[in-house]
Amino acid sequence: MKAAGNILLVDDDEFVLLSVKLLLEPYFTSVKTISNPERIQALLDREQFDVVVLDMNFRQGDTTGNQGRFWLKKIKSIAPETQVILLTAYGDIHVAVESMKEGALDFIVKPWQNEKLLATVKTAHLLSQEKKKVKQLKSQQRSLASALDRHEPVIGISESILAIRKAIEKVAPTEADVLILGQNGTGKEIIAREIHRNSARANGIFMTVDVGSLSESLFESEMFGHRKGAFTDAKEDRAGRFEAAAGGTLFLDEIGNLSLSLQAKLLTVLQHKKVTRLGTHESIDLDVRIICATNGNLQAMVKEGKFREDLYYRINTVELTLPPLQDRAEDIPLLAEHFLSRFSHKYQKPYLKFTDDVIYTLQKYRWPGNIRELQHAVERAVIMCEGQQIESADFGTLQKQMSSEVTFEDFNLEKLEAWAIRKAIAKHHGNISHAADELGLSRGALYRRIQTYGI
Ligand SMILES: Nc1ncnc2c1ncn2[C@@H]1O[C@H](COP(=O)(O)OP(=O)(O)OP(=O)(O)O)[C@@H](O)[C@H]1O
Repeated sequence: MKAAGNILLVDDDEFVLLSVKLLLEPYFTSVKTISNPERIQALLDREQFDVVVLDMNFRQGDTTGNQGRFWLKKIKSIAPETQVILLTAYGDIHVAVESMKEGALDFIVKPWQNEKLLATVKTAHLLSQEKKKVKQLKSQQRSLASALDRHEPVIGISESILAIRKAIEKVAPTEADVLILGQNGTGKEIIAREIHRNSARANGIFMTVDVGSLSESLFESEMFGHRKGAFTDAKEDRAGRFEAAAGGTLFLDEIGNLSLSLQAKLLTVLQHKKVTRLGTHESIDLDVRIICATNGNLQAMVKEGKFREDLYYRINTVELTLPPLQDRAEDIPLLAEHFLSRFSHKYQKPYLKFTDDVIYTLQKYRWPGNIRELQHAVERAVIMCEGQQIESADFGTLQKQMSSEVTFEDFNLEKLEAWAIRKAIAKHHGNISHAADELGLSRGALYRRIQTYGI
């Protein structure tokens, strides 16, 4: 069967053209010939060739090979993926060898042996197909990366967010590894994405791995990849995350949950900038930017011997800390409006607005789940709300907590007591005896207070 391939033969000798054409035609779907190299440009502009077999000397008596080199450069500049094989006279071999440095794949000495010429063209054709496939995969990867990249703006006007934005501007264009610290839901991932988007790797993939949730046994195969048969379940060769994110950014979330032995493995990879798939000995160069995040206190963990100091210093070239939402209450109105606009659109209630007191109530609440909790609260309110406006009551049970929430400026003793009772009951999962013990009260005294405060 003929291979789908477009081959071009360029030689001023019609006899050469005819014999090579007859040799190749049974194997390739298209073999074209031209005797005048001046037509190369027009042809390459019109169609793609997998392989060009190019004579080195066109003018009678010219044996310098310079013409061949000239046309080789031309072809490579118009169509870099096209493979060029040079047809050369015996005396030009040194010129042909030089030409390979300029991009020719191989050369064939005239008079040629048919099998050798055929084998060389077949190899060149395969190579060209592979290059085309790689090019196609790369462009697929680029479009996948942009399709997967949910561009969410970083909302906020608080000083801390402005400072983070400034830091992103400085750090994004560099290759520096970044460590992002902050409680759950403070926006660590959104900040990591923003760094990626503003970096030279923006066209590459942004890949998140929750390393904290990977078991010891899974970590290596997931991160480093494996060869078929490396372990029982390895049914086929597989690239690890480090390889899959090549050209892009790898976001390692929950790095503080990594066991000490996995920390050591990660450190080795980061230090040597190489990974080796399980079951192989070949190491692959790392081409990813690493951004790590954790809600833990890594410095304290280092002191306690729970996190390797060398790894800590390896990943924190630049350290960004996201404050809890309650410390940037001035961002709450903007964030709430942002989520309202998103969810009112999603649930087809575009007319929805907050009543004035809602924002005030939202700003008073403590938001232990930070921005993620605020986002869910607004989504729930949009779903539950029946009128044209979202009121505090639409926040359901949350509203009760919001209005009784203690802020740092709030030293009202009754509120503090009610708050402590709620906390103690929650801590002991509703067990009143244990909560009473913790509070230093009798069960009866606790029940009376529960009634008084309507808990
Ligand atoms: N500044 C911000 N502007 C707009 N949306 C934000 C902002 N920060 C966070 N969010 C949104 O809040 C949610 C939680 O953010 P994100 O997942 O980045 O937090 P995280 O700190 O990585 O959380 P976790 O530690 O639980 O993984 C996301 O839906 C994100 O889009």
